[in-house]
Amino acid sequence: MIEVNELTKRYGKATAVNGLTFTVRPGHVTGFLGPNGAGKSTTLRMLLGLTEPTSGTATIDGHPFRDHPRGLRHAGALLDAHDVHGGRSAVTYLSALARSNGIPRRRVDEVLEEVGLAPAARRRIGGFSLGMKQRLGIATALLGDPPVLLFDEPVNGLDPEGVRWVRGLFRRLAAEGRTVFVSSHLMSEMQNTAEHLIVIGRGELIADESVAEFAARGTRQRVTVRTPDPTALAAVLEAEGASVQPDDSVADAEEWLTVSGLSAARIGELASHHRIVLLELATRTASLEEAFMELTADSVEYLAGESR
Ligand SMILES: Nc1ncnc2c1ncn2[C@@H]1O[C@H](COP(=O)(O)OP(=O)(O)OP(=O)(O)O)[C@@H](O)[C@H]1O
Repeated sequence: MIEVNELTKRYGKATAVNGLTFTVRPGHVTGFLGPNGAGKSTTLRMLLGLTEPTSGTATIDGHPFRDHPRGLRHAGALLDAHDVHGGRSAVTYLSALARSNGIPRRRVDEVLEEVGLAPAARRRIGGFSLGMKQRLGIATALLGDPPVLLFDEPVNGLDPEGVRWVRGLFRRLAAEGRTVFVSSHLMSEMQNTAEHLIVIGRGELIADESVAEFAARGTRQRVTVRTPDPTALAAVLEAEGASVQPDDSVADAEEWLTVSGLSAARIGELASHHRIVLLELATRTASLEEAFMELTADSVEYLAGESR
């Protein structure tokens, strides 16, 4: 189990993590979500004792990670896949880690097999692709067969087959009763893997709930409508209390509107009454990704096109 209590990290005047409190339980995958710069990596680094908190505590199975002798047997982590000395082979690198953590040598071959790197075991890590480095990072995390696993953006650089493999691996590790905590800045990466979500923005907790609860936020329905006269239609719909936005997610954007607060049937009736031609009309439910973007919109560090 992972417990974070009133955890804060400041760098000078900048606050990376601000009074975070949450618990990650064993037995299912927990997603750690937030836009770029939200404070995910800083939180994971504090959990692993690599960054000193300004205040608050972060513990693994009741103790700060540093207090666990032979750390890799208590918690395994993938942080920055590039952070490995490139001159050694995967076998040499993992064997040294196994020795210093009191882990039997046979685990090295087992984890290399598990992550699909057995054929590349004796090649220099420096020549590995990003995807292979991610696999090596995952092998490192698994080496000590630990009850707690932390992964920071693990699917970066993996091809679609690799992404599918890693999702299955996380679910299996969780089903074995381990605590599995996985960070991502994309909801779509988590929705088929995680059962629980911790969402942060600008270092603060935004949501701590099951994926099912999170999904319920996104069930608000909208209607998309295409018309040659969007200005007239928008005026009619707004007069009926609807909220109307141009839909700039499509190619011929000037003809499209996104409407909330009125049903498709009512929009059709109003258009007919006012003799406005409709070319298309459809109801759609917001995706989890949209619900996530809405939830974190206020905490996105740099918006595209925004002047700084
Ligand atoms: N060593 C540091 N010195 C100064 N500021 C830092 C340091 N490390 C992180 N920060 C700042 O703290 C904030 C949180 O960064 P962090 O890397 O934890 O976010 P993140 O959620 O992991 O983002 P990303 O998905 O982009 O990796 C950012 O504004 C970042 O610039």
